[in-house]
Amino acid sequence: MMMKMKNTKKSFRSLSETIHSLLGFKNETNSTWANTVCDIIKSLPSTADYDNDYDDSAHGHDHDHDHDLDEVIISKIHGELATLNEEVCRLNAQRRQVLNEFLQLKGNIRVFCRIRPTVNGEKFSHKRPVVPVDSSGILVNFAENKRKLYKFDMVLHPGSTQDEVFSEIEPVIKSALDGYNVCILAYGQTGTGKTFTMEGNPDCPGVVPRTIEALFKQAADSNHTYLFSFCMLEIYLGQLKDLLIPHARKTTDPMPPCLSIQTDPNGGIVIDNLVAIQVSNFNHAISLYRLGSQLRSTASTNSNKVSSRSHCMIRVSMTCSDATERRKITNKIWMVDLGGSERVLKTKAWGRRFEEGKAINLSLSALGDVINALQRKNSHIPYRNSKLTQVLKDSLGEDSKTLMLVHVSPKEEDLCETICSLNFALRLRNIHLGKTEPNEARIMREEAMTNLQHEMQEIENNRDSFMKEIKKLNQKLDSLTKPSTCSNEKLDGLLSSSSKVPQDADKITVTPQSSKIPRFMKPTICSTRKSGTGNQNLYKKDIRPARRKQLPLSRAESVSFPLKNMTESYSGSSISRASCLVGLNEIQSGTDDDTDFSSVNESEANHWVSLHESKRVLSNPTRVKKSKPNEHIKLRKPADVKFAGKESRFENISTVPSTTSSKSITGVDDSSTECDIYCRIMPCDTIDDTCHQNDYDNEVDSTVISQVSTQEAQNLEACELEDDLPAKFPSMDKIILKDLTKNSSQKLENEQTRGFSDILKENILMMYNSVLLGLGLKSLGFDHDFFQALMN
Ligand SMILES: Nc1ncnc2c1ncn2[C@@H]1O[C@H](COP(=O)(O)OP(=O)(O)OP(=O)(O)O)[C@@H](O)[C@H]1O
Repeated sequence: MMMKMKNTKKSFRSLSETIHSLLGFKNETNSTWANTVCDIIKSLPSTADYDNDYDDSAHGHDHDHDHDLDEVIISKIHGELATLNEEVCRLNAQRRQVLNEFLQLKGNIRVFCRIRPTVNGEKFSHKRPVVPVDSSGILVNFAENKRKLYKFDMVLHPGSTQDEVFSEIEPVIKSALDGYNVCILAYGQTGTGKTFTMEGNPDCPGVVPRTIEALFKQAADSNHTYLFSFCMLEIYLGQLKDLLIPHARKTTDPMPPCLSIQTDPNGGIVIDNLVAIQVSNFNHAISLYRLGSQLRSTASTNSNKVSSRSHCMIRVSMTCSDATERRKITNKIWMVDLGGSERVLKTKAWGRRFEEGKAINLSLSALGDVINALQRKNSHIPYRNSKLTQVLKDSLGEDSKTLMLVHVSPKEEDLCETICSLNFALRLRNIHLGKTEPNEARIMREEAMTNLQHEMQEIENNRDSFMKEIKKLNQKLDSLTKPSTCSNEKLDGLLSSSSKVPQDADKITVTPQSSKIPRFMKPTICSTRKSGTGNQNLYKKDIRPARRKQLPLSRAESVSFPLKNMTESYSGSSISRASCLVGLNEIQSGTDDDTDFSSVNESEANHWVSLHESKRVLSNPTRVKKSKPNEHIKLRKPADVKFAGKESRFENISTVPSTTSSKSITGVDDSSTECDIYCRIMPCDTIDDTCHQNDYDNEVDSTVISQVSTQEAQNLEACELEDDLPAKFPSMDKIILKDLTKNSSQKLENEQTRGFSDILKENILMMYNSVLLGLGLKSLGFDHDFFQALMN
């Protein structure tokens, strides 16, 4: 029986291994072959049955057999996974092709029209100026018996929901994940609902939050790894402004770096100095979006209480290096809430409002020219006519998808602007699938589109079932490998329990492995006190807390140098005031990496913005990590970092192994950087006022410590403090008080035997010594660490 089992096991193993090895040739073969191999693997005896048979017969005989059997099963699962993954990749490529065909039929530049509903008790005349006739037509009543039909890719009637709007946008988001650049623009007269469409409100989220959510969801559902980064800017009066950096409010505030548009060698657009923060989940991205939205330039106008006075541009970039079928490794999706087109005469704007309106109108006109030239396939596209078109240059062209959502007002008094907007939209659309398209051709196109949609659905269903199978197999694989992990954990637990962890381990920020470094590199008592990295166990009783002001619990995360001339792309690890905002919630909530940022309310955010502004802290505050006592940390020379001409003082700069970087709040897993630099940053203002004083204080501390660290320390341990002394000398150190206690008790003994002059002399001498001690002159003898280090 045992022999039979062994033979079965052997053949089972060899069969599985042979098939697995054959999978190596799969690249040269077609999918039918892969399916056949997959089927053979599936038809192998069930591992569960085999387990049972084997358990019954061999239980208690040979433990090695268990191990061998596991290996066989694992190898079989690996084989299946490889085949399934190949299949998913093939289906992804197929889906991408079909989607692209579908979008090309629909049009790479599509124009939708959304009619705003009546809001806030607006009154209308009986006759409606704009009436949607069907899903793609809109009828405009100019006057009695004078009307015109406008045709678009889609007309969203006043009752349309945000869901309906987004369902039309979703295919384009899939395209973005396939590697195409995408641009979604909201255009229209002021007050027609552009911001409502793009941003929405908590009850009806708009295109931006839905798109971000869909991107993360679809990326998670795919079998690839995506890296997302988020940035937000506005074009105000023709200038680019980073919305993730608070604007300078006072003249003393540092000016944010100037943003400039550059073209990379591949023709891609790069915005120098733009803060791009890598985001690991929806909440993270949405918290940045909210913060950026608060910094938008808005004002109250005749037409809209909260009118956007700029073009607000949100960009999500995605990088996926493990999907060969993608169009580009890194691509982006722009979501633009354009400033409202307005007739300056009607809005009666003057001064700044007038300038803003003029700048908006000029850039909108330039955008219209560019899209029109693209549609006509002109040889010259006038991108350079405005900053808006320069920024969008690589997202509006041939190889990208553009969606323009034109908004119109339902009010009769706005008819003039409505006609202007509709004509603008028509100009963009006409050339592409203009009025001239014959009916038959349109019907054929629509049929082809429906077929492609069905095909895509089928492919997606197949892919989903493969993905489910992959998930199941991965779970199975986990369960097979888990026992060994558990035993490792147990072992780790045993090992760690054997090395005694100090009780106050959580107070130790950094524990250098001093035994492994040369003596001259060892920190002196003074320096360890300053950096707070000293062995606090040793001096815990004797050292009072540093008199330094309570520093903000902030650590600059993933600081990359130099700060100047940093480029926007992949600057997830850049330090900026904006990045302060990223982590601020963490401090507040004290939660872990995937903090729910949605919980940040406006006042909190404002508070933090103002807090950081007032302190000029250029850091990315995160929840301060409690270092493990055995964490290996190299000490680095403290560095000063300059930002916009102001110095920030970094102290306690240390490096931690790069593994920790993957858990950073920004979701940055920058494998190219060796390690993250964790710094505690002194606010500039605080440095000016208090820093030198604090340094002096610490000098005094350390001299006292170095004095008492030898024999006196023992004496002091034994010496009892007088109860009232701390009360009498609250500003004095415990150690000095101990010293005084000791001296005063001796004095009491001797006072009766000595004369007045002796006591006076002794007191003067003591005061003199105290001054020397206070100035730090007395204790720096040759046995001081500093000289020892020099001599070594
Ligand atoms: N589809 C809609 N459903 C409900 N309310 C809407 C809709 N569209 C717009 N509104 C409301 O109309 C008002 C003006 O909208 P919004 O501020 O979005 O206009 P806008 O085009 O962005 O204006 P501006 O160009 O001046 O910034 C807001 O109060 C908004 O809530």
